[in-house]
Formats: sequence, structure tokens, C-alpha cells
Amino acid sequence: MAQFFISNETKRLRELAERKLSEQSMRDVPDLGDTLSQRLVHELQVHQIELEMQNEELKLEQTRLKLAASVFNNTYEGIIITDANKLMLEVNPAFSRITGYSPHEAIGRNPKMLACVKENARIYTEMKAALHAQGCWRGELLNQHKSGEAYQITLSVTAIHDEVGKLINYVGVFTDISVLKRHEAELDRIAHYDPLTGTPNRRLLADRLNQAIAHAQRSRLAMAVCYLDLDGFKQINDQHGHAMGDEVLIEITRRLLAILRPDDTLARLGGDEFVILLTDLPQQDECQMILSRILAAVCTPMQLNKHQLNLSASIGATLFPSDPHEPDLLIRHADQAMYAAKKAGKNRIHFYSPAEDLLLVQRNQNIERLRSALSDQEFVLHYQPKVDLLSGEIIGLEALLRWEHPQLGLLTPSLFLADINGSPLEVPVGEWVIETVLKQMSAWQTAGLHVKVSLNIGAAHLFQPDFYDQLNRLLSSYPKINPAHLELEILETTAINDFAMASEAMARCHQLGVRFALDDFGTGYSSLAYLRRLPIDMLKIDQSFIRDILTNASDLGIVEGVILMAAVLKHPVLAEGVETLKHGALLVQIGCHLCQGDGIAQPMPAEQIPAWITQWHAEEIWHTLGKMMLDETNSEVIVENK
Ligand SMILES: Nc1nc2c(ncn2[C@@H]2O[C@H](COP(=O)(O)OP(=O)(O)OP(=O)(O)O)[C@@H](O)[C@H]2O)c(=O)[nH]1
Repeated sequence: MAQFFISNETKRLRELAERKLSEQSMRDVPDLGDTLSQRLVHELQVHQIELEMQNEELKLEQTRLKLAASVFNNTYEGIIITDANKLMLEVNPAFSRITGYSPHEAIGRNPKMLACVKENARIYTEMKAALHAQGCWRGELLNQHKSGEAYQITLSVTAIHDEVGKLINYVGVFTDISVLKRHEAELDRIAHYDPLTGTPNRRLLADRLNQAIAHAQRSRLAMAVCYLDLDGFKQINDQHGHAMGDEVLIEITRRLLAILRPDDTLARLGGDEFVILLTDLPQQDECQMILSRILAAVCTPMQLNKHQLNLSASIGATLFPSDPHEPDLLIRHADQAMYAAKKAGKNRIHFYSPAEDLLLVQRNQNIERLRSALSDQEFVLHYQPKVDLLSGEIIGLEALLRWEHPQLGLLTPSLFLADINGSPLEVPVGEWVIETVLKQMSAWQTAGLHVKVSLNIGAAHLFQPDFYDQLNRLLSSYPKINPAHLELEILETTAINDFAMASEAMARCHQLGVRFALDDFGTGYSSLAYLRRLPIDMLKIDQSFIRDILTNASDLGIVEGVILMAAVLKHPVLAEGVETLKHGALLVQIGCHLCQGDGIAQPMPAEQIPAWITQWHAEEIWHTLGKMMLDETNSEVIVENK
């Protein structure tokens, strides 16, 4: 066969030489006639041209080969040439650089010696099929350096056939892409993982949640989306610094991962908020069990930098498919349930319930409506007088919130205050109340009416870090008002449940001159020791005790006890909810002469106050109370007491 090509090549060269000679002869060769010598000369000339041409072509070929050799030797890519049996015939220097094997160690062996064969098993099957069908393959493989270190390559393999189609060689060209892969992995890590804890971030959580939902649908086992938020984490940052806060988050992550199974997911959404996906749950009990273990793990005291920290968490959970919604909504439901756990007192697990959800939706609508009520100035304040039934003195007024609803008319707080409390509206509404009261006091003062006013302050408002500054700013803008004429009423439960915060906030505001009253006194079963340490100027006995004192001996007993307690604490005491003058008469008799209630005056708009005051002084009702006690009230009480 080679012979065939050689003679063909010879023939081609001869023809070319003949043609070249005939062109030349026409120009410069003298005509020697048709003799033997002429033919010989011709033959020689043709042969000479033939040799020159061969020489030329050899030079060209040599240049090409040199170039090919230079590429083979200098290219950055590793090159392997094998025989048809895939045994290496030639490798280039880049091969040795990448693989760690010298040509001597490689030649005669199968290139699989370079690879992590087990990891690449599927790829080899694909490669074999592609080489068979298309004569080439391109893809990625995991190789192992002579030193044992794994590295990733892209490889393209081409099958080489001879002129008649017989497979004679394979040529493989490969590049080490480990650095590229490491960069890729780094970018992936940055995009999908939380840098502090190394757990998936929100984006990866979305992927995992989709997978978990698909898995739950296939397996027919439930999946739980759980939202975990540490309780009081801000305080750890504030007390011990952000770096320590970070360490807490890392330690919490470690504890949670120790409990979760490999198929579960722990993601950090930011701050102290984590989402946990629990898969393959036969029932809710199982979920409850795992979450209880998680809660216990969070609560186990933590020793960090010589400090012992006691943490807890609030967890909300929802189960798919009983909560059959899309991923975003499942996370929102778990978040809502977590919020309910916080509201119920923290350090607990709460499961999402659609009925609760409905209530929440309604509440959010209500809050939105109340927000526009505030901006549209639909809130008003009514004022209820507080009097001394012994002297007849008006000791102050309590400002009470009302909503002048455009359709429903005047609404009392029992219809809307629950929606405001604990909502983002609590502070702005509270600030509106303080400002409106100060404005009103200022207007009354200008009209010659100097009267003390009290208002109710919610816990969330009082505990705002800038409450003192805000109050100070407001008081400064009404310099004619004596701060001691402003009284802030806080609930007994607020003061006691958050005793440290409450006493600190109250003490600071006290320095401004404002006074404090403890509202609903008696409902909190508070210890006297606690109450004694609060800067209180007035105790208000809750109206629930007052309402039935005329007919219920035990209520009367309680009120007598409360009055005694107030005396021990050396604070003035005022009875709220005095519905009739008879109640007032009895209260005076048992030692409480400061009263407030519909029996004296109902809450009224500010503009009616001056007229009421005039009338109160004119009627001098308090002078008749002593008679009332003797004639009627006493007898009723005595009957009951029996
Ligand atoms: N150390 C640290 N703190 C962070 C990080 N990201 C957010 N925070 C802080 O985490 C705190 C989250 O506080 P919240 O969850 O709002 O407050 P909390 O005190 O836990 O209150 P409750 O959840 O109601 O118990 C805030 O003080 C943030 O400034 C972080 O990467 N590291």
C-alpha cells in the first residue's frame, strides 16, 4: 500500500517537473534536435528539477514537523497519544507537569492510571460510546496526581484513523482546571452560604425547600419548615459585644447540626434567625420531638470566654403537605408561628394554624385601618375626672383614648386597643396621646384652668430606648406646664414582669418631674418588696374589685386589703370604676377617698371639662355621702357579710 502511494507521488512529481521544464525550455533551453543526447539531457534536466522540488517539499515538511513538535513540547495542555489499544505512545512535557509522571513512567500504560477510576466510572462508559459513535469525546474528569492529590481536568479525546479507516491512534488533550473549579466553588460558597456559620443562606434554602417539597410528594412523608429565632440575642450583643454574639451563633449552629440528620437542612437567614427543614417525618409528634431536642440544645448553658450564657429560642413550625402551600408561604407561616411563640412568652415551640393565620390577617387589616385613623386624626381624647370625695377637690383628669369612626361613631378602646398594643402602632399612638394631652393642658392653662392629667403608657412605649429623650423634648416644648402635673399610668403587670427595665425607665422619667401611677393595682398579685422599690406616686385599685363591693363581701375584703397594702407602701390610693355614689360612700368609709368612675363623671370631651368642674363645685355632692353611708350602703354590705 505504501508502495502505491510512493509511485503515485513519484508520478505526480515527474509530471510537475516535465511541465516546469517545458515552460523553461520554451524560454532558455537551446533546441538540440531529436537525438539520444537530447533525450538524455532532457531526462537529466527533468530529474534535476524533480530533485529540487523534492528538496523544497522536504524542507517544508521539516518546518511543519518542527512546528508541530514545538507545539507538542511547549503547549500548556497535556497531550497523550496512544495506540489503538489505548496504551500511551507519546506524552508531552505538560503531561508530566500536570500528572507528575515522567514519559518513562507513562509510556506503554493505559491513561486510566492517571484517573480516579471509581469516581469516573460513568464518564468512561460515556466516553467509550462517544468515541465509538462520533470518534471524539469532550468532558471533565477527576484525576489523581502522582502525589495522590486529586485534581479536575477537561479532556478532549479524538480517535485517529488511517487512509482506509482503520483506528490507529487516540489523541487526548487535557487541561488542569482545579484552580478554576476552586474559584467556582468559592463563588458558589459566597453565593449560597452564610459566611459566619457556613450554613446555607436564604437563596440555597429556597432550592433545598423546593427539593424537600418534591421529596415529600414522592415519599408521602411529611416535611417541616421551622423558623428559629434566639430570645434576647440583642442583649448578648449589647452586653458582651458583637464578636461574642458571633461566637454564640457559631456554637448554636454546631449544636443544631449535631441534632439534625444528614438530609435535613439548617439555614441562617441573618441575625439570630435560622430555618430548619426536617424531612421524612411520619407525623407531627416526630417533628415536636426533634424540635424539643433542638430547644433543649439551645437552652444548655454555654461557656464562652469565661462567661456562662443562658440562651433560649422561640420556634415556629409548619408541616407540609397539611399546610399545602408554596415555599415562600411555608416560610412565612413558620415565621408567623415563631412570632406566636415569642408572644406566648418565648422559649417554646408553636405550630402554625390556619385559624390563627386568619386572625392575624384580620389583625393586620385592623392595624392598617388604625394607622390611617391616626394619620386622618380620627383619634380623640376624652377626660375623666378624679376627685377626693372627702374634700371635693378635683385631683386630676385621666385622658382616655377614643376613636371617632366615620361610620361606626365613637368607639371605646375595648374595641381597638388590643390591636394597637404590641403592634408597630403602639409607640406612635402613645406619642400622639402625650402630645395631645400636653397641648390640651397648655390650652386649659391659658384659660386659667390648672389641672393635673394622667395618661396610660404601654410597656413597649415606655421601654423604647429613646422614651426619656422624647418625653423630655415634648415637655421642653411646653415649658409652662409643670411636669409634676403630668402623670403616667403603667399597668402593674408591666412594672413587675419587666421590673428591671420598668424601674430604670420610671426612675429616669421621675427625674424630669413627671409622676407615675400604678394602674389596675391588685390584679398582679405583686410582692410588696417589689412594689416598694418602684418610684410610684399613686396606686389605682382595679375597677374589677370595686364594681361589686356593695354586694360581695369578699370583693370588699380584697379592696380593704389593697387599701391597707397601699397604706403600708405609703402611697395614695385611688379607686377606679366607681359606678355610683354609694360605691364612693363605702370607699370613703373604708379609707379610700380618691375616686374615679361613671358614678362621679363619665369621660367627656375636653371642651366639656370647664363646665363640669363648675357644676361639681356647685353641687357639693360629697357633703351628702356621709348620710348615704348610714342610710343605705352600710345595711346592704352588712347583709352580705352575714
Ligand atoms: N453578633 C451578631 N449579631 C447580629 C448579626 N446580625 C444581626 N445581629 C444582631 O442580632 C440582633 C437580633 O435581635 P432581635 O432578634 O431583633 O432581638 P432579640 O433580642 O433576639 O429579641 P427577641 O427575638 O424578641 O427575643 C440585633 O441586635 C442585630 O444587630 C451578626 O451577624 N452577628
